[in-house]
Amino acid sequence: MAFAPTLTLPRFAGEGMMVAGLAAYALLYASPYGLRVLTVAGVYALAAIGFQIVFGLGGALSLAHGAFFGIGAYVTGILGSQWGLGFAATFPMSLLVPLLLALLVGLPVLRLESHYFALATLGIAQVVHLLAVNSPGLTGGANGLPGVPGIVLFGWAVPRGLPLAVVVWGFVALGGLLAWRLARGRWGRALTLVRDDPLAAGTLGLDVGGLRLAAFTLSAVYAGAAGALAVHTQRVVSPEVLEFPVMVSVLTIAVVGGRGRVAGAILGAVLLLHLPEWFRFLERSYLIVYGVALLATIVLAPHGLTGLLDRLFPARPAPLPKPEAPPEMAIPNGPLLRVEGLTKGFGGVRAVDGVSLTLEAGTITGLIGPNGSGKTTLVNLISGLETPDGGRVLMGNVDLAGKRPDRIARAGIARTFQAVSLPEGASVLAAVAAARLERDGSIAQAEAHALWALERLGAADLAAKPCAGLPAALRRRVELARALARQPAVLLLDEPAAGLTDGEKAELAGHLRAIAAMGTALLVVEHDMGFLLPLAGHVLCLDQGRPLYEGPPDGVRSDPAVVAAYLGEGA
Ligand SMILES: Nc1ncnc2c1ncn2[C@@H]1O[C@H](COP(=O)(O)OP(=O)(O)OP(=O)(O)O)[C@@H](O)[C@H]1O
Repeated sequence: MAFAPTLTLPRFAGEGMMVAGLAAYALLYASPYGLRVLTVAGVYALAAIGFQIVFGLGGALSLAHGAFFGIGAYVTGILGSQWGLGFAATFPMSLLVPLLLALLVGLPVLRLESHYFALATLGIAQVVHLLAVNSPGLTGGANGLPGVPGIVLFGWAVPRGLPLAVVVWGFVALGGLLAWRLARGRWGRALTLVRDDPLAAGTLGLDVGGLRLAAFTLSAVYAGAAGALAVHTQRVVSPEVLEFPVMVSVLTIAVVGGRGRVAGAILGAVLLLHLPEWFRFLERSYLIVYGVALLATIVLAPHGLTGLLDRLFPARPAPLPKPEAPPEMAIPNGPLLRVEGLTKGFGGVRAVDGVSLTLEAGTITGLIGPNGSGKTTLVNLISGLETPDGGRVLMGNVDLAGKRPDRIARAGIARTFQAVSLPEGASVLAAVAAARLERDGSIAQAEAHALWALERLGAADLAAKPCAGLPAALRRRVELARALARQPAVLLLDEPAAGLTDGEKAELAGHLRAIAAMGTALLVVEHDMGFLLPLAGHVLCLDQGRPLYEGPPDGVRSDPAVVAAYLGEGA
């Protein structure tokens, strides 16, 4: 469904209206019961803001979020009602315990693929729930613990009603601001790339595992804080805080409000907590209406309510930065990369079988061979996406074989992919700037450098366009700009000319020669000999993972082994 933009608003106009509306309702209109619902909505908003970090930005469906909420609640409950500790001690502990647990379980579970990760985190939630129910001495078992003290701030015992609502929403504002700043900064951008394309993120120098763990841990801290505030609101803690409905509510709030958006978490929480109240007059059928309202929101606004509002009232586009050349990497002369006896097997298949290769500064090496001969695997081994069984990948005296992709990228190796993958929701400028997130001090600087790379490839006019919907040739150009923005010493290109017209290929060849002239060593995987042979100074042909020919491009077409295995007679 296409929406015609009706009005562009100044930045933060929507957020400002939301805050003003909430404040006016709380101060002027809400009954004591209404204030209680609003307070609980604040608790859920805080939990959902944390969930936006791990799920919305990081793309990891952590079903342990409800467990971290419950743990935060129990820590406050136990320390408050059993040990008699006050808010100043219990609140930090309610943040710290989920943080430590997230660090502990995050390391193993974050390695899992998406649905296994969700299942593993669900398992964590189940275990925590069982422990709470079955440890009556500590947790009060199924009955829970009554007598949790209220919040005391700087000696002021916060009474229920408006003061408690203000304090809880104060925490929401603090947590929301912090999350918003993180989401809009380099860290948030990096995290969204990890969500959208973890493979590319690693090859752009981003520590995928570290970013995921940080997001998981930070989200647990938010959940713990929300759990603590929930218990202070109710003054009792029971296993209900660890049950699945808490998790379902947080997930629904994030999805309905708008995935990854702080404003979405707040809007979603306020709506979701108030909808049942508004529909209560329907008595027994209110749950049906509530369900239908939720379903309608999800179907009609797949990017949530904040996404819908963005489309109806788009923000004014930010002006483009001035292009700026990134600081040049000092690329030495001579051999930049030496591959020695690299080997990789998949089951019985020897995909790469003792391949050696040297890439010299300022040269273009062609890598050819029949389908399945091991070209992409060789590029994957060099760039760290596969771990070699044997052999070395030397840059200077440093052996990069088996190192993580981000470590290899930081050593000066960049690559493109056979199947181009760009973050569809991002602009071209943001997609290219992702290459600089790990190096530059700010997003503005990363974007200035990204614009330089786009300009060098004659694609600066694409900067403001969304990646989604770009034609194949332009997508390849954008991906090349992203690799170029890293100012790599070694650039590995996997079939860069696939799908291009003759004119586009000639243009690409010109760009690749210009990149090599800067001192970069290029390795180009290609099937199109008409494109590659005039471009490359040196060619390696693989067959069944083994080198079949290595030498000047002139000798390729006349080499009987290459003709027999790959090019065929009359090539
Ligand atoms: N992850 C994997 N698991 C199992 N087998 C794999 C994997 N990756 C590659 N292979 C196998 O390794 C061999 C080499 O594949 P590779 O993709 O490197 O060839 P290629 O020369 O790049 O082919 P193409 O020209 O079609 O891109 C093939 O037999 C392939 O099936």
